[in-house]
Amino acid sequence: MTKPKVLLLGEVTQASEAWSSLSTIATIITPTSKDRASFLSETRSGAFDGCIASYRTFPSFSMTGPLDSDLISALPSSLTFLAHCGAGYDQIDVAACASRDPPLRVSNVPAAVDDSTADTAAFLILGALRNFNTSMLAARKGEWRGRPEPKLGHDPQGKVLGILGMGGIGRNLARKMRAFGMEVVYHNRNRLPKEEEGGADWVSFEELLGKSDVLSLNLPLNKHTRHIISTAEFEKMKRGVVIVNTARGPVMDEAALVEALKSGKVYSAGLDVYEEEPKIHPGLVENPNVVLLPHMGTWSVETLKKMEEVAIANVRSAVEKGKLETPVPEHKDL
Ligand SMILES: O=CC(=O)O
Repeated sequence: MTKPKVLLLGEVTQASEAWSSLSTIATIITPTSKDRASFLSETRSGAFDGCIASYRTFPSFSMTGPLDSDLISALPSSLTFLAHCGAGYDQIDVAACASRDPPLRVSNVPAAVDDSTADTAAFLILGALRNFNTSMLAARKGEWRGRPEPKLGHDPQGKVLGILGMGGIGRNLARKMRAFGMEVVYHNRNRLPKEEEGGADWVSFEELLGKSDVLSLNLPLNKHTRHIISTAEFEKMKRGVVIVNTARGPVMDEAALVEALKSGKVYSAGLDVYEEEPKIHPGLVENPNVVLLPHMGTWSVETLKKMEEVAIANVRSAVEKGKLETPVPEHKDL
């Protein structure tokens, strides 16, 4: 009997056991393309015909570009399941996937990323609050703390951490930062049930902006959240606020952040994500008060392995049962 075909977009590097076991029930098809134009020709030439499910990674974007309606309509109609190996799925137009005939059902990896992304946010909060960036760079250049010495940093104890987006990552971060003595407030469109708040107080969006000493962005990117933080929002914040973003670059207007840093409204920032990755706004690169990471939120052996296992389990379930295990919320009833 011929095995069902699965299209691999990207690489599986950690979950080798789960992947080899999937290979026993499915034939894995790997594209030869390196860019979007050749990927579109490859799929239009019929190279992926018969594939029923696809496993994709965040970095496979460099080969396919966005999974928008052009690309979705070029994929073979046999392909009806897409398992994304990541929590955020803003690279995929899930509405276009749902309205295709037949629909392309999409899954993501929700909880597996919570610890490592929250750890990354915690690192950036401490680094930005304590203003460690200048002296870390100076030490490597043999300049001790740097000349002139950096401004004294601030302790987290007794400061208000405002979390915008209290999903799994936000709740995990709240728990960790309370151990550093921070008081936590959050804003979410819907207030969480008391038992899930973990002692954090729900506040309105305006109150969150006005109350936070540190504001952490932990919300997904979609058309409602693009540039949710821009000039008008910075104006409502306390002078000297610290901004941390481990969600997606475009939830914040980067040019507005650069201005707010220059004016001193924002004391420092800790960033893992950028509006035009892999480019980083020059105004952020040259500002010594900004701690920069190049999208390392889930960059750990343990987390990547867990993420890959969940995405592989979705492909397996698609092949064996004709359904995904962790569909994205928009596709729950598809
Ligand atoms: O950025 C990482 C993810 O969305 O999983």
